[in-house]
Amino acid sequence: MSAEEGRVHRSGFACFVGRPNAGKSTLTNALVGGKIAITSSKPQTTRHAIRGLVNRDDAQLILIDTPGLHKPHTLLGERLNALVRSTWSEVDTIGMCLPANESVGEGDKFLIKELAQINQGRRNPKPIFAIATKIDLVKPDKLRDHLLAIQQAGADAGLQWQEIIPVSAVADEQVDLLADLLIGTLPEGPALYPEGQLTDEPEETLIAEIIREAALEGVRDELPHSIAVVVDEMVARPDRPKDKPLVDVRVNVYVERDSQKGIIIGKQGSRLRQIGSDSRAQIEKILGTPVFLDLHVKVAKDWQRDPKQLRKLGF
Ligand SMILES: Nc1nc2c(ncn2[C@@H]2O[C@H](COP(=O)(O)OP(=O)(O)OP(=O)(O)O)[C@@H](O)[C@H]2O)c(=O)[nH]1
Repeated sequence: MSAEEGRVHRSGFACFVGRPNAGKSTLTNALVGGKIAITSSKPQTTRHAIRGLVNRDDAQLILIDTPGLHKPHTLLGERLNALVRSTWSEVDTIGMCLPANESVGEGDKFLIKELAQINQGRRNPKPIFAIATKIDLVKPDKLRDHLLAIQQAGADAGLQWQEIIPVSAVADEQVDLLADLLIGTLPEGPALYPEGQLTDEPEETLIAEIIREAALEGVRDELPHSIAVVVDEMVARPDRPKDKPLVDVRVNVYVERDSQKGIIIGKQGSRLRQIGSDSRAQIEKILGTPVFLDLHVKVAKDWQRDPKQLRKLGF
């Protein structure tokens, strides 16, 4: 047997947690090399949005979103919602991001306590890494204090960190090492996604796909192939302050019949609003700015059978 054949392949899910601005998105992007995974086809194993895939010869690491943790009022609320808990229970490994240029605060400690509970009474504890992010921003002695504080906060909460690892996504320090460590905790198994799902597609295609997916949520049986989504235009709103940009994204959602229009729009527009709010966060991640999403539902009669329409809709 060759060395190649004898090598183990690992695959599995990871999520990053941490307070807002802890550097989770930047780290995700650094790990996946700036490429975006199409989120439309979710494997049955997870109900959560895929943020990125790390594809290597020996492994596939799937980074998923942790809904709810972005909002401090959720994080610091009486209890984390069920969705966050179920995310944690589904992933194979967790990384908590603690920015090196800020001290370990009450919010972090609260989160560490919550994380500690995951492993209480578990025979095989889930690996939970502490990731000291943004280390390019601090001097070595400050970093040392930060790492000690992380260690202490873990000990206080009864959480045994798998490792404490300092990284900088911006300076590309130890990002590969982090990938190795995360991957080392994954179970053996084949890639769960075809590599082709990592994409360099134009942003418009990704955005259209995200909205199409959100529009199909819950009505897939009624409207299996009848929805086409076209991004009409994306323009930066003029006269915005430099530090508060806003991009207007105008999108047409095409259905084949009037009756389908009603399904998409929902009672008093409720479904359409839901589609907007479900997809906006992902679109903002792709574009890197806040967006105003302007969704219009239109009927393109029997578009699937009309070559002219199909061309217009990008098929
Ligand atoms: N210098 C430096 N800045 C970083 C690094 N990682 C992230 N940042 C900056 O820190 C800020 C927050 O980073 P994000 O990756 O958006 O943080 P996040 O945890 O995803 O934030 P939320 O989406 O609010 O939860 C951004 O301005 C980043 O540019 C790093 O390694 N070094």
